[in-house]
Amino acid sequence: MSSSRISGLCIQELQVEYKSGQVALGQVNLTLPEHGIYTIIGPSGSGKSTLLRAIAGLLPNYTGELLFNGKPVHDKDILVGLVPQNYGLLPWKTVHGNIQVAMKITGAAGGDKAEREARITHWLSSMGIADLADRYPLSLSGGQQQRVAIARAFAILPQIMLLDEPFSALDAVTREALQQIFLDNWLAHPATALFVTHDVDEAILLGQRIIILPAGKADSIEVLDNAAVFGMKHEEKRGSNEFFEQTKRIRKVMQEKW
Ligand SMILES: Nc1ncnc2c1ncn2[C@@H]1O[C@H](COP(=O)(O)OP(=O)(O)OP(=O)(O)O)[C@@H](O)[C@H]1O
Repeated sequence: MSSSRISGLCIQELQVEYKSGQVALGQVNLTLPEHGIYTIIGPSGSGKSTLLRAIAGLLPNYTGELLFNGKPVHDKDILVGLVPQNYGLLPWKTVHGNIQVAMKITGAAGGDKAEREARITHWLSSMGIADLADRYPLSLSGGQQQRVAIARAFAILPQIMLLDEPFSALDAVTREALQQIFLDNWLAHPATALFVTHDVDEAILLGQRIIILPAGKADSIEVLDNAAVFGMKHEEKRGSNEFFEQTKRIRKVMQEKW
């Protein structure tokens, strides 16, 4: 089948070399069906953030093709929600204002002010931060800013969602609570989500497939099917035999390729 007819996100022969001559991504070929969560792990410097930046349209130079349902990913009809590592919130705007700006820029909710306000209220509530609407980002904790960044990404109702280690700064209990909240929200709006994490457990708890980037740019990428764990109740995943087996598989790949 020609790549232009494959549904979902199709990454073909993607290669990124920064101006410094630094090869950030060897050659990436991935076909990711629409409405899935794909977790990405890899050693530091393996190109995880670079992959998200290329899809988000933040890299001027790359070679290869990025298609979503047959159209170039950077087509103006395709909305991409990004949760960057530093949350990317505008410090001079309130929480409400940050989400409002993102919706205006992307044209989400059209020009309908009532619809926009309803959506902002909905996504702030769903992330458990309705009471923070009038606060400024710098007055919030790291965990609260992460929730705002995720609410903002959902509020534009993107087809593609890119999350770069969104829970990295959190303690274990808050992290687990946010993983559950993220999954619930994703079920309400199942975008095609790429979720970078350093945490092997998190990759298994959240991903339908787990993409493992190698340390060497010439080595191949491993993609593990994780449907068995993904289909379980969230609270039952960690204690399951499938979770344990998946951990072993990932450790093996890490020993071979990291
Ligand atoms: N703006 C840049 N200019 C030059 N080289 C860069 C730039 N950004 C990243 N790199 C290099 O590209 C490679 C991949 O970086 P990237 O940030 O994508 O890795 P990563 O897997 O996300 O790492 P980490 O887990 O540490 O966040 C690294 O060798 C990095 O030094």
